[in-house]
Amino acid sequence: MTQDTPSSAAVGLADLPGHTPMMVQYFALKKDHPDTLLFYRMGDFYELFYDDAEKAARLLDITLTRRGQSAGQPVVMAGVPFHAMENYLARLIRHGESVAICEQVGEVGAAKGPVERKVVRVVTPGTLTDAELLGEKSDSILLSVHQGPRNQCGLAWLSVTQDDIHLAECSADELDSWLSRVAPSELIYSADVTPAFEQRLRQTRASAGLPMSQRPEWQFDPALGQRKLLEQLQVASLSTWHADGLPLAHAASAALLNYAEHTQGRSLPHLRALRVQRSGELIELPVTTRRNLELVKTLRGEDSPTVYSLLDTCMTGMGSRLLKTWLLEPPRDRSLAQARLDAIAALKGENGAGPWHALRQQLKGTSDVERISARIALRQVRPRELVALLHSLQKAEQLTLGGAWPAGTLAQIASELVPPPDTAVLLQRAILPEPAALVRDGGVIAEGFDAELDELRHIQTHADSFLVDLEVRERERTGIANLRVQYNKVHGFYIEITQGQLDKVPADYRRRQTLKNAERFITPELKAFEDKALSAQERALAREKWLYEQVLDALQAHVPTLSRVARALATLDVLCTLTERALTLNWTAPVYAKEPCIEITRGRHPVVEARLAETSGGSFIANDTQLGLKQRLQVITGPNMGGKSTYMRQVALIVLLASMGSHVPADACRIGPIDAIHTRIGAADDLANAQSTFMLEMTEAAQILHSATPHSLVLMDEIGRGTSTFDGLALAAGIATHLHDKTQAFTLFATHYFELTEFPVKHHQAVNVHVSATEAGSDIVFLHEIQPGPASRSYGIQVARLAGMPGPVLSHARHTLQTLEERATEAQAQVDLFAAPPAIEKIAPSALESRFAEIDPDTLSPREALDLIYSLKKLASSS
Ligand SMILES: Nc1ncnc2c1ncn2[C@@H]1O[C@H](COP(=O)(O)OP(=O)(O)OP(=O)(O)O)[C@@H](O)[C@H]1O
Repeated sequence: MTQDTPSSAAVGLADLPGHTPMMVQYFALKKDHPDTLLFYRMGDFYELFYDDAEKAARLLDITLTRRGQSAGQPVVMAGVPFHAMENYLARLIRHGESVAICEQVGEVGAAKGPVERKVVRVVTPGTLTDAELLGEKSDSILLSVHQGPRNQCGLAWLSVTQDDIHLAECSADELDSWLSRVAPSELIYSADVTPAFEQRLRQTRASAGLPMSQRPEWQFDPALGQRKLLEQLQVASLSTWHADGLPLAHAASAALLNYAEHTQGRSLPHLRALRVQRSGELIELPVTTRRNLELVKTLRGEDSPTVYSLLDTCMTGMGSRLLKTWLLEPPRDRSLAQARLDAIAALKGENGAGPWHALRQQLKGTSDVERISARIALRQVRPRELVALLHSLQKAEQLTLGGAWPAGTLAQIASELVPPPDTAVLLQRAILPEPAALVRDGGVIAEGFDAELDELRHIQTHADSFLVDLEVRERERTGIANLRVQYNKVHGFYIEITQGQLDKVPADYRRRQTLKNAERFITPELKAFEDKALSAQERALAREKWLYEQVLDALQAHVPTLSRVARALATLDVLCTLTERALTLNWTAPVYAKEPCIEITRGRHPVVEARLAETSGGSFIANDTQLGLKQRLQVITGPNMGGKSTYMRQVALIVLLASMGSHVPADACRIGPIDAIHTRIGAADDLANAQSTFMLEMTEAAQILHSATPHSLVLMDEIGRGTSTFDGLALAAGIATHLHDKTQAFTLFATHYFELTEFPVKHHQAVNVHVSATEAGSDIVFLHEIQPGPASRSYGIQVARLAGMPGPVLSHARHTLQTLEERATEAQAQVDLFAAPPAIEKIAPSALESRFAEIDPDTLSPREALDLIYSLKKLASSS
């Protein structure tokens, strides 16, 4: 949804005189939803009109028609059948569109003019609740951004299917990193942000393709936001969550809640918790890092193989979503990660014999309690979801019986796994074990729950025996052996008599319909029965709807407890999954150290290792890593294909997995405090943002140099290769020096510039390592082992040979290489790549600058100040 979408109302059609009453009603509804496609319910169809119809026809490939006239113009329309709406909605949402669903709410024919209609819900990419529209493993997140003074911003976000609102404040410079972390599905901002701010929002890399829309500026009000939060959470102060004193985030929440309520057409009573996120709490994982480490998407944009796809063997969708959050939001504070590790140890038990496996079996088939609870609160829940909830609550109860839980995370989970009292009993009593899909079809409420409904159903079920009985009696009375009592939807009940028997028809028979070979009749008795049966059916349906609402009312009070059960189930699922992964993949528990260090014994890259195992491509060669106060930077050299990138990524992944509280693919691992993982790997043009490969490389490197600290891990892969050799080498040397001397981050610096192997000579916290390879004849064999010291040579030509380069090209290259190497040796009048640059030349101050320096403004009288301005002006014009 974008602001610039032309809307039906906007093109002035609405203002034309002489619209039909129905189109007048349509335009009145459309006026409140100018930037949203309006699905206008007409019988069994949702119709779209004018521009909406044209857009929908284009996006959905449905037929555009022109029917009748309104205001002297043909009515352009396109429609979708109501029973297939979900499918069309999903496609529109995927295109970033929003849809307002307008239903018939009045009685047909109750008043003159069109039946009353109302927009009951607006479906937008960031506020999805339907299981059909949401992926099982991902959330739809709505983010509101408020531009504050002094380059500061307020952020507030939520998922309508979860129970918490998140708040944060940051500087505008940090927006990119926040956007990539929150990963919203839709973003709203105030109509009065500055053009520069709007441009910044639209150009951050994390916002590519993100639907964004403006909301009225009055909605971004801090006082309003605070009031709305207090009302929403039903508390007197936000201090419980340390969320007072965040006016910018409050302003963002005001618009956030307003918009979320607007889309659902009701308040969101299940939002009961607040979480304030502060920049320093999480380990920073910039967009580039997520991409380069292939955390949730491969470099090609696929879902697997990634770190997440390897980790996610969760039994529930809730677990999968939570696992993703753990992976992408590792905390800096180690206590949470340690608590998770302790829980994993308890679940694992001696030699893997702990309760993890049994628990996973029990968790299997658990429904999405988190989403069902939210849909109960929003009164959108379907009957079958309630049955699924019932089964899950019964499972949850059994889980707690599983035995003595040790103190800590598992004990906490056990205490939260207690379903709300009587909910299961209510659901069991109220809902049929296999209810109809929708309440409007009936067949949802269980037998014995409500006496009146049972009575109405009784009338219907006994209709059959009554009809058989009537048929027998009437045959006897009339002597017509082939007399039949029947029913159809149009004419209701009737007695059918064939042509030849019509003379036997009694006087109390009234004709209903004449057919070619028969006549259909009704009798007073049959008519009385018909009234009773048909009204019983209608009344039963109405009664079921009413009872269903009563059940939802009763469930409302239990929504917070249900959300807590959902969280506990999800946490247990993730912990059991991490245990399973640790055992299956042979991972080890990391140890957290106080001092800065990254010490890994026999580390592996989890995804490459799994792929090698799958493809029988040989075994993965484990490697050690030692980084600490004395050794902060590794210059990594070695042949292409040698394993440099794999090694660097594996170190980053082990650090990340350890930080989230998972076991790691290594024999042993000690990790000190970490605040960020930065990566500069690979070369891909960012054509969307008009950046060349080299520009992108430098931009990313500059960002790293600005933001990395001594507690950051930095991966630099072949920096400088995007330009000429000298430029590239000079820049690489400059960057390495800065990282070593100034930033002092833990750095893995892979390079093909042999000159950089000189770096550790003058930089004592740097070391050379190389990936090993040997030659077998004219072939190269990669050993993939990280060894101390620089690589002896580069093997580029051998790798090209492996790649199938034609022989003449190879021999040409060999010859050229020899010449180049000879020349290079002759020109050894060495440039010191790492020498400090000469001090920037000091330029003598100008006369004007000297005069300025002499002025002490506090001692000047107004008269002297005026004289001074004149003399300065004179001096400026003479110089
Ligand atoms: N430790 C290892 N054990 C087994 N195989 C490995 C190992 N490291 C890398 N490989 C294999 O070698 C391939 C190339 O590795 P990688 O991309 O890391 O090389 P590189 O040195 O970075 O190459 P280039 O300099 O061309 O980017 C990997 O796809 C993987 O299959």
